[in-house]
Amino acid sequence: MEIFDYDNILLLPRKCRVQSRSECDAGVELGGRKFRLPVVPANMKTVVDQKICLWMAQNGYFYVMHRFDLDNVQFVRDMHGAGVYASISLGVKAPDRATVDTLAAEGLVPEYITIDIAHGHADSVRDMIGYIKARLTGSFVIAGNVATPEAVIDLENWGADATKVGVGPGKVCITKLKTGFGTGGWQLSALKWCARVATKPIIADGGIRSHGDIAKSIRFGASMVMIGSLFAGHEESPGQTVEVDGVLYKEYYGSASDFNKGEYRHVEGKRILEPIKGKLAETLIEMEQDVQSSISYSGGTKLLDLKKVNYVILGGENAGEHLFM
Ligand SMILES: NC(=O)C1=CN([C@@H]2O[C@H](COP(=O)(O)OP(=O)(O)OC[C@H]3O[C@@H](n4cnc5c(N)ncnc54)[C@H](OP(=O)(O)O)[C@@H]3O)[C@@H](O)[C@H]2O)C=CC1
Ligand SMILES: Nc1nc2c(ncn2[C@@H]2O[C@H](COP(=O)(O)O)[C@@H](O)[C@H]2O)c(=O)[nH]1
Repeated sequence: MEIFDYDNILLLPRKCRVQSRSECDAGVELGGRKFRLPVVPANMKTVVDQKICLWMAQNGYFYVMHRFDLDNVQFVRDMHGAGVYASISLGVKAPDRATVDTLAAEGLVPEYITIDIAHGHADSVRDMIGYIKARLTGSFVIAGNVATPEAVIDLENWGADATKVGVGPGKVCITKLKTGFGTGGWQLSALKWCARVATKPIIADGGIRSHGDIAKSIRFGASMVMIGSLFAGHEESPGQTVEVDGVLYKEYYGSASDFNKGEYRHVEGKRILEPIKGKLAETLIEMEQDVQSSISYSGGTKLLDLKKVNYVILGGENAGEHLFM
């Protein structure tokens, strides 16, 4: 198997078919809705809050709300009250099943539910998918996180409508160091490996460090990418603002860090500072323009045209040109 990651792959251009990059459509369909970009901010406390989620839904973007210190039921009520879709996260424990029960009892059906645990290839996830599907039949269920084709096959067979791939490639992740497991350092080839067996959408989660990595993810089989660090350093980001030597930063911490958990037990995340780089809306516009540009380099007009390009692997024992996937 070829092993590579975002920083040692480059995509090869094909003859341009558009007069302007504005002709290229960066939009993507997921769960029956079309979104402007194949990008979703990570469902983490220092990345999204209710205000950001509402703004994203109102402006044509996909979001997934985090699941920490939050009344998920009230969140769904609020989003539906505002006339937009609701997209929540759940774990696999008794309080998460109670949330499903309350939603079902009130007839509140979130359009999207993401089951989000560290080791998503687990019976607990199988049972939670079944629990949701039996009670909230209209919800589109995303399940993860996983790292192997076997896991993608199982989650799809258990009823997931999409899977989330990525164990340990995140910027505030220390899973690799603490456990010796994961896709940190080879997330892009793990995505390729998983995408070969997937029959439903994959969300590639973690390890995106520049906008060009979005196009690379689509090339290797993602329908969408989940991004934390690139979104954590905005003026509106929910993390605390910290000043160091006159420069303003936002804190960004892992969901499995002691900062999020409130205790030092099974810690697999750390806290870092991200420089504040402006407004979220401006980053999203720049991302859209960059994806449009990527599509034009692919010789296409739409997102999935990115899947047709060849690529080269730079350096290492797998180095070389790849004309076919
Ligand atoms: N994408 C990634 O690489 C990672 C992401 N995270 C994020 O951190 C947040 C918290 O995740 P998580 O701690 O799973 O959520 P939860 O604590 O809500 O649920 C995890 C459940 O699975 C059990 N479990 C069994 N094996 C594991 C394992 N290896 N890691 C974690 N739990 C395990 C836990 O029991 P018990 O606690 O008793 O063991 C618990 O009951 C999530 O948002 C998750 O996405 C965390 C780590 C890696
Ligand atoms: N191993 C851990 N992974 C975590 C933790 N909190 C979040 N995450 C994952 O990281 C991505 C975001 O990655 P980035 O490279 O874009 O910053 C996020 O979506 C989660 O899957 C954690 O504490 N430990």
